[in-house]
Amino acid sequence: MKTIEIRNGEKKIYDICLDHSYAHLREKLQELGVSGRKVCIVTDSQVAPLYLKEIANLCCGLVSKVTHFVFDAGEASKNLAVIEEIYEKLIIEKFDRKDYIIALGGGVTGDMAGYAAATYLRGIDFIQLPTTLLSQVDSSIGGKTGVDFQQYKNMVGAFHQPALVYMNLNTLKTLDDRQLCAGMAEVIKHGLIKNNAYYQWIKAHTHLILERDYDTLEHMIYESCLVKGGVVERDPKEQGERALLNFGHTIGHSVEKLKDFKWLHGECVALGMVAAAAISMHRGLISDETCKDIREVLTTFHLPVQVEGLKPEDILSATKSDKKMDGGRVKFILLQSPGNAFIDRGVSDDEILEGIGACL
Ligand SMILES: NC(=O)c1ccc[n+]([C@@H]2O[C@H](COP(=O)([O-])OP(=O)(O)OC[C@H]3O[C@@H](n4cnc5c(N)ncnc54)[C@H](O)[C@@H]3O)[C@@H](O)[C@H]2O)c1
Ligand SMILES: O=C(O)C(=O)C[C@@H](O)[C@H](O)[C@H](O)COP(=O)(O)O
Ligand SMILES: [Zn+2]
Repeated sequence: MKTIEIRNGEKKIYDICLDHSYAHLREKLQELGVSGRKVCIVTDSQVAPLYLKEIANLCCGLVSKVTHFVFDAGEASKNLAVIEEIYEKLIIEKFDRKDYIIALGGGVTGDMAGYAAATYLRGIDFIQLPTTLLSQVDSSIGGKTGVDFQQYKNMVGAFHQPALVYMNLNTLKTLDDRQLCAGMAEVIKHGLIKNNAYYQWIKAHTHLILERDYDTLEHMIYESCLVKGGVVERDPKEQGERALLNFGHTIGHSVEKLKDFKWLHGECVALGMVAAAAISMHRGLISDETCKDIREVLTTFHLPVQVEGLKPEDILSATKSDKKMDGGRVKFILLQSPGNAFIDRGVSDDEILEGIGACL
């Protein structure tokens, strides 16, 4: 098992554990002090038949009570109505401040279970057991929790750090190719914003990743956890650097809602990265070749670089009603070069339309 510690100065906040099974999970739960407490495993309808029993059995005999809450899989469930149902379950089961929520699943599960944990009784501990590539490399780390509100993406939420992130990489064996590739959008994002050598490594290992060569996937997930973990350790509440993780998300989130959440989050991020790269190119920061290279890498992973059926002005106006507005300006992440991103609050409407134009 490999472990990455997330710290705040001298103090360890939590471990990110990468394992090939759940063999060491029980001892990690014991270390945390879960023994004798209640746990509620929050998971979705697709993950429950695959892994719920294993996690529930593992907790039995250690905790005083294991209960679970299962919701319909998919982004459409990421809302306050489902959060209310989780509160109801916790109240019925008499959960107190020292009891735990376990998020077993992808980013939707982690964001929702984390938000329920952040707000129930003003905050109880939660544990992330991510089972999609996207959640293993990105959403389980850093404590951004929340839900969509009406048509607004992640509009209601809280920063609430997990007590533990523990991933069994073998769970990826049951994940379908479309979901795996959606996770690759965030992986490619990590290379593009922080580490060109890693971006080049991803390009050189495309075939092995797509073939799901286990050692290659393990190395990649570890590298991505280092990038994401490093950023959130330095800037846990997005006061500065953490906003770089939003590369591709400014336009990506707009497309996600305009497409009625029918495109996966990672797919929308891919499109948003194409637009942000195009804006960076028009600024003279990166070359046309680099832009083409980014499109090619995304295409290799079957990610969309073009969208049909949306009007540029609708994407622009959705972008301006997103929470990425900062003092009346859109907060954009641009590329200085591959591996080197920066925050820009001065991107004009014309530039945004030009970026959108690159994906139509
Ligand atoms: N909090 C953050 O920092 C952060 C970061 C990135 C994305 N997100 C959020 O994460 C969400 C996307 O996460 P996601 O892509 O994991 O989606 P998801 O949670 O909907 O999972 C995708 C699908 O895969 C299924 N699934 C999960 N694990 C499986 C497995 N091992 N085998 C078979 N099927 C499995 C799920 O049931 C679901 O149908 C979005 O809501 C996005 O906004 C949050
Ligand atoms: O952890 C972060 O910070 C991120 O921005 C990671 C993103 O991949 C993720 O999609 C996040 O939820 C977007 O944040 P938001 O604040 O724009 O909703
Ligand atoms: Zn994302």
